[in-house]
Amino acid sequence: MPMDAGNNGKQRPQDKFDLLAKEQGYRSRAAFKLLQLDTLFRFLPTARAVLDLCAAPGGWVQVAVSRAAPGAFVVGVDLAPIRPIRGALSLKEDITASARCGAAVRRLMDSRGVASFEVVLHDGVGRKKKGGNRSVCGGTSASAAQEATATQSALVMDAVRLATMFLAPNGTFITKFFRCQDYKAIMFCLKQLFERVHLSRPVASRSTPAEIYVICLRYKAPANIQPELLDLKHLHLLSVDAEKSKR
Ligand SMILES: C[S@@+](CC[C@H](N)C(=O)[O-])C[C@H]1O[C@@H](n2cnc3c(N)ncnc32)[C@H](O)[C@@H]1O
Repeated sequence: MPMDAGNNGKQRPQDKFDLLAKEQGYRSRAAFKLLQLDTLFRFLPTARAVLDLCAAPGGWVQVAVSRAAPGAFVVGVDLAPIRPIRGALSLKEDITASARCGAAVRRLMDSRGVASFEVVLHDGVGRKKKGGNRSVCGGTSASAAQEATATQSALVMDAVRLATMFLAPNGTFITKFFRCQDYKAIMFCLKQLFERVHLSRPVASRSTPAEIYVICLRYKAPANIQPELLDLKHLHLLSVDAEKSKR
């Protein structure tokens, strides 16, 4: 069976989506996840501007260019350089440095006269720290798994922070997520910011790790967002309080 390098650099067997991606010219099998999500929720066809956070090698950017409104402004951001894709722009930035990354995105928007994005996508996988345990994709021990999910949750919150900076009212935010101890806290945050929040697991998702996608529809665009709402520590407390008050 042919093998591919996974996110943690380990060889993993190729499956039908790897082969389909090669056949159809997509840079990653992940492209099929976005195609499936968009087929279910139809957020791309009306989008005039799409921001893809953690976009390399660019499979989701390719899908965004092909499915969004003709001539849409599509921007991919990643720590790694993204080879040019016709119809899209890219930025080499770290989304955890939200002020710097946000300023770079804003400069690009200003240069094209774009005020906001109708869709913000996030398919990031937290990278392991130097000398640390393995990433979320390869963690085996309990402490490795805990460290990996903490990194992943923090990355999701960085993506949410950037989404709140740029999303248009009624916009859509999609993020990858791994079920973990932060699940309720992050869902609490998303439910405050969006009218509808759905979970989906595209068939192109691998079974390990147990990834899931959160589809957040109709951004409420609040005029002020309390910093606590974007802070995981506070979110844990807020979500516990909200559950207590429901009882
Ligand atoms: C699963 S890949 C994304 C695949 C992409 N959706 C596609 O279709 O090709 C995850 C990406 O997250 C990126 N990433 C992880 N941490 C990041 C960070 N702090 N800032 C920007 N990109 C990051 C990695 O470099 C990697 O390219």
